[in-house]
Parts: sequence; structure tokens; C-alpha cells
Amino acid sequence: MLNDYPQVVTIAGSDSDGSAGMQADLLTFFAKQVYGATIITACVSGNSFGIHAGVNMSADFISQEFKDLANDFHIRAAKTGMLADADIINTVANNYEKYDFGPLVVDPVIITKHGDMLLEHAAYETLVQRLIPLAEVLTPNFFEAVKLSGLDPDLPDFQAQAAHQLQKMGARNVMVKGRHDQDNQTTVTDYVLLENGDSFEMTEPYYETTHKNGTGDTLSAAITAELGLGKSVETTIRNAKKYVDACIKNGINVGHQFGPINHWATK
Ligand SMILES: Nc1ncnc2c1ncn2[C@@H]1O[C@H](COP(=O)(O)OP(=O)(O)O)[C@@H](O)[C@H]1O
Ligand SMILES: Cc1ncc(COP(=O)(O)OP(=O)(O)O)c(N)n1
Repeated sequence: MLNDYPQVVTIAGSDSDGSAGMQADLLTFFAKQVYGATIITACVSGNSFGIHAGVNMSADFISQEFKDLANDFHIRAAKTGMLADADIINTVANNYEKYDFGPLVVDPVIITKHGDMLLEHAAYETLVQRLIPLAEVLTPNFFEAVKLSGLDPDLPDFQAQAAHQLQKMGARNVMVKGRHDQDNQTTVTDYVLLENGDSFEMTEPYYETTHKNGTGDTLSAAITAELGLGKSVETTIRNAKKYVDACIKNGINVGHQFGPINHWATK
């Protein structure tokens, strides 16, 4: 007998240290009990000290990956991660529009929390024009929300205003993740604006740890997995936040500087 698991796909970069990128996505898909396929856009080489080299896949190769999956699989939800440049964004948008891969979670990956650039500056406009309108759920971190919305991060209600701005730019549901770079911080608050105009905040403790690579990928992959399982957008976002919180809280001892989170964690 063959068991049935929903099939989902991550359209993202490979990160050699396994802490982020499609490796974090696949670990999350496995933990969430969905089958994960991959459309690889780029490969970066690095370790817990940072990223040291990278190569991008060609547009033809990425299109072939889409075609091969579409010809054989029933993909029920998809997410994007590192897309590297405008050419790759256009290729991904064109192919996503061509095939039925279910709802799209767009994690607008621009820079890692350690300062490594994963998207060319010249590609921001393409991200806005081509990908944000395709997003069922858009999950910018605080920095990405500043870049994409153009709003002043010091506004007292910056996250809410940015979420509304990004929704006007075409994303159906927007989660603007909270800052976690401030002195004496005790909590992190993410802000969510749903398609119907409802909004809510999610606050969890702030964990002071060197092991938090891949948090954004894990969150967006968990949302994708549960969309693939047929859950509502609000439920997937709430559950994803709980999952990533557990993954950060119960760390694992891997790497000598900035390590991964723990995808085995459940609470
Ligand atoms: N140190 C931390 N303590 C608690 N929660 C965190 C911490 N770092 C990130 N998070 C949470 O992890 C999720 C991913 O956010 P973030 O790390 O900002 O994304 P990205 O990896 O895209 O920069 C969010 O829900 C955020 O609130
Ligand atoms: C290939 C690749 N490498 C690194 C990242 C960054 O992961 P993310 O979860 O977005 O951010 P950090 O929390 O690790 O800074 C990526 N998306 N893709």
C-alpha cells in the first residue's frame, strides 16, 4: 500500500550548512508531514560563520524543474525563498503562472540576519512587480518590510502600516515579522493582516541565542506545508509561529558560531 501525503514545493536556494534555504524548508515539510519537492534557484556555500560563495541556476534549468514537477506531481502549495536576481524572479513568476502549484507563500528573502545579500539590489522592483501580486501569503521580516513598503521604520505602528501597504501592492495576506535586534528585548511581535481586513498580533518570548539561522525559511515553509494540508491561512500562520518558536527555544548544538534551529522540536 502507498501512503498519501500532500505534495508541496520550495522554490529556493540551497545552503550548504543545512541551517537555512531549502534545507530548512525540507526539514520543516518533513516535520509537518507533507512531501517536499524542490525547485533550486541558486546554491550558496557557507557554514555557521557565514556565506562564502554562490552560483545561480540558469533560467532554462529552473523552467525545466517546473516542467518536470508539473508533468508528474500534484503540487498543492508552493513557497519562494532566495531568488538571487531579476532574471530568476521573472522565470519563477512566469512558470508559476503557467502551472497549477496551489497557493504561493512569498518569503521576500533579501539579506540574512548576518548581513549576507541574497538578492541583488537591482531586483527589488521586479520582486514588487512580479512576485508580490502572486502571493497568497507574504512574510517579510522587519528589514524587508522597510525596503518593500518604503515606510519609516520608526512609525509607532510601522508593522501595521507596512502590512496595509504591501497588501495594496497585491499580496492577499501579509505577515510583517517583528524586530529582534534591540537592547533588553524580552518579546518579539509579528503582525498579520488577512485578506478580509482582519488583523492580529502574535507575541512570543525573545530568545537570546546564537542558533537562529533559518527562522524565516522555517516559518514560511510551515505555512506552505499547512496550506498544502488544506488549512486556513489564519490557522497556518498561527501554527507556523508556534512551530518556529519551539524550534528556536529548544536549540541544537551544530556549528561554531551562528547555528541552525531545531526542526525536531514540537513544543
Ligand atoms: N531571537 C528570537 N526569539 C524569538 N523569536 C524569534 C527570534 N528570531 C526570530 N524570531 C521569530 O522567527 C520568525 C522568523 O522571523 P525572522 O527571523 O525575522 O525572519 P527572517 O529569517 O526572514 O529574517 C518570526 O516569527 C520571528 O518573530
Ligand atoms: C540559500 C539561503 N540561505 C540563507 C537563507 C536565509 O534564511 P532566512 O530564514 O530567510 O534568514 P535567516 O534567519 O537565516 O537570516 C535563505 N533564505 N536561503
